[in-house]
Amino acid sequence: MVLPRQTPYVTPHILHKNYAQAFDAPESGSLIGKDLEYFSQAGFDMDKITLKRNAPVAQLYEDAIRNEGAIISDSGALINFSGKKTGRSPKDKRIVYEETSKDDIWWGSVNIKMDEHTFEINRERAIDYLNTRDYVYVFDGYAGWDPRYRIKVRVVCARAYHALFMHNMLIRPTPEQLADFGEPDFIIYNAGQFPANRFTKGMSSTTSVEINFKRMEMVILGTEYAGEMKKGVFSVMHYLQPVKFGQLSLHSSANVGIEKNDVTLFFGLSGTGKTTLSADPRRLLIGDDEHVWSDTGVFNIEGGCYAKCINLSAEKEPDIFNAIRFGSILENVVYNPVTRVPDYDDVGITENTRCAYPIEFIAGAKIPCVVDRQPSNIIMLTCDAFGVLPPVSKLTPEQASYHFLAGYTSKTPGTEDGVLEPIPTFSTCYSAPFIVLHPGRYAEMLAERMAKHKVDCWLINTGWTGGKFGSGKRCPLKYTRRIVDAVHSGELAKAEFETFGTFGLSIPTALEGVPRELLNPALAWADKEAFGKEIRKLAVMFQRAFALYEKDVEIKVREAGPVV
Ligand SMILES: Nc1ncnc2c1ncn2[C@@H]1O[C@H](COP(=O)(O)OP(=O)(O)OP(=O)(O)O)[C@@H](O)[C@H]1O
Ligand SMILES: O=C([O-])CC(=O)C(=O)O
Ligand SMILES: [Ca+2]
Ligand SMILES: [Mn+2]
Repeated sequence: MVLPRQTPYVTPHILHKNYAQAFDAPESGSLIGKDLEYFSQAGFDMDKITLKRNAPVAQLYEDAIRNEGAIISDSGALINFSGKKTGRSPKDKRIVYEETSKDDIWWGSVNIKMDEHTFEINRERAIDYLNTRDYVYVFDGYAGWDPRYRIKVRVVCARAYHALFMHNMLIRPTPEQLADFGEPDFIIYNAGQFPANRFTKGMSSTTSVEINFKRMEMVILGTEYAGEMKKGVFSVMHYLQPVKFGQLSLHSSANVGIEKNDVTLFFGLSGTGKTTLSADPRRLLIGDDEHVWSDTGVFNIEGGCYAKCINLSAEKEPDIFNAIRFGSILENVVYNPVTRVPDYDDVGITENTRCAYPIEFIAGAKIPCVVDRQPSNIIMLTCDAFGVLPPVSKLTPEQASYHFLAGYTSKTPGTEDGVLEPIPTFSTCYSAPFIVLHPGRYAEMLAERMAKHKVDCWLINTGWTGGKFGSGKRCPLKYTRRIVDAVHSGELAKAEFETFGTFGLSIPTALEGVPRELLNPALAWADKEAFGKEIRKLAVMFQRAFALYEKDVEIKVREAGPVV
């Protein structure tokens, strides 16, 4: 019996059947010709699986709800869960050791070697798993808004949630671009629901995240955390941009002033404030996490944002709050089952709750996300859990190089597996987990560009003040925003400065709207002795961390660090 599509009165059973028909309607973007051939060649069993390529958002919602237990929030976002892993797994990340890239890669604890054969085994395992699914999702899109330096990325995955995530995070092609997409430059096979085999050579667990620069492929096994895909794309760009295009990739957000058209880059490791501070009503957002500083300006690598949701409120972060609507993905956020209202204060699943949305969901987005203008300001964000670094200081070019290489911050809980309280870390170039080349190569390009374009550089501590983690408190967002505004208005550049000891930083003596004692941590701490002890402790940590780069830098950069 064929039921009419819209029967007004149906029993639940018939309704269900009707639903199934709707879900199985002909897919948009089905594959033909060359693209289909590609999948057969890659080992996909085209008789068994149905590929859904660049499926509409509504269809991905339907599939995620029907098959993956997703639900819709009161504002229309899709609430999904990533399972056991709710943050990245840097210890399980591998880079394939092969002749085309081996001399460029900075091998070590970040880029751990995997041999080509093991990669093939894991790749096959991922494809075999995908072949057991009824539906396999494909998303074809771009990374990089500048057409000269962009790459074509293909994501192949088993969860509608992952396909929608990458739909939001990559640059979405127009129907015409999709029609003649051609061969992708980089492919991600995400079989995250299926574990890696722990007995495969070099595996440290059932999770494996691996990149092969010769094949230009990434394989994911044993983790469903969507951020792995996003940072896989970044790792590839962190390799290709400097090596193939001669451009500088950065773990940074970027925005541009509405009035003065001035561009700012915000560098910072996870949780330091790139997304929060780049969403600014007086400025257009270029992007919140991954950029390239090119010969002609700045462009975003991504087509979306991935904001932290912990303690999110409409009052403090209105732009982000309002971006959470139909099409956005809320990840691992606890919700009220009756009202479907997300509870952003609940850390029951993880601290690292996130929302992924297309960048156009931010009211003031600069689209296309590219500016043909050089940056005026660089803001290096750090979240100092010792509470000894000043909330703002102006850096000399040497200090800028020093702090970029040192990359000090505190890892905040959640974004990486197993981090439960802030821990000090030196994450070189503010992007150690995704760094591919020797840090000196990025640092050199940065120093060159900063000098050439006379960029001002600021170190902003969004972390603790008045005491360390536990006794002090995190710098109130309103003060950090006031400081960022003062950078942009030019007010800070004209301020009177004093030298902040041990670190030799120039700090403003006053800034309207920010308490005087907050500007200078030596004043903010009630216990002066404890302050002295903590600042020396941190300085020694800097010195130890920087020893790694000492021989690669000029003396004046080495001397720009703290003196104990
Ligand atoms: N003074 C402050 N400045 C910036 N952020 C603050 C401040 N105080 C608290 N926060 C909170 O810290 C978090 C900053 O996270 P944000 O998403 O901006 O990090 P990010 O640098 O974009 O990291 P990632 O690379 O992981 O996306 C937010 O949850 C924000 O609300
Ligand atoms: O990669 C992630 O999961 C989120 C992020 O932006 C980062 O950690 O820098
Ligand atoms: Ca972010
Ligand atoms: Mn990031």
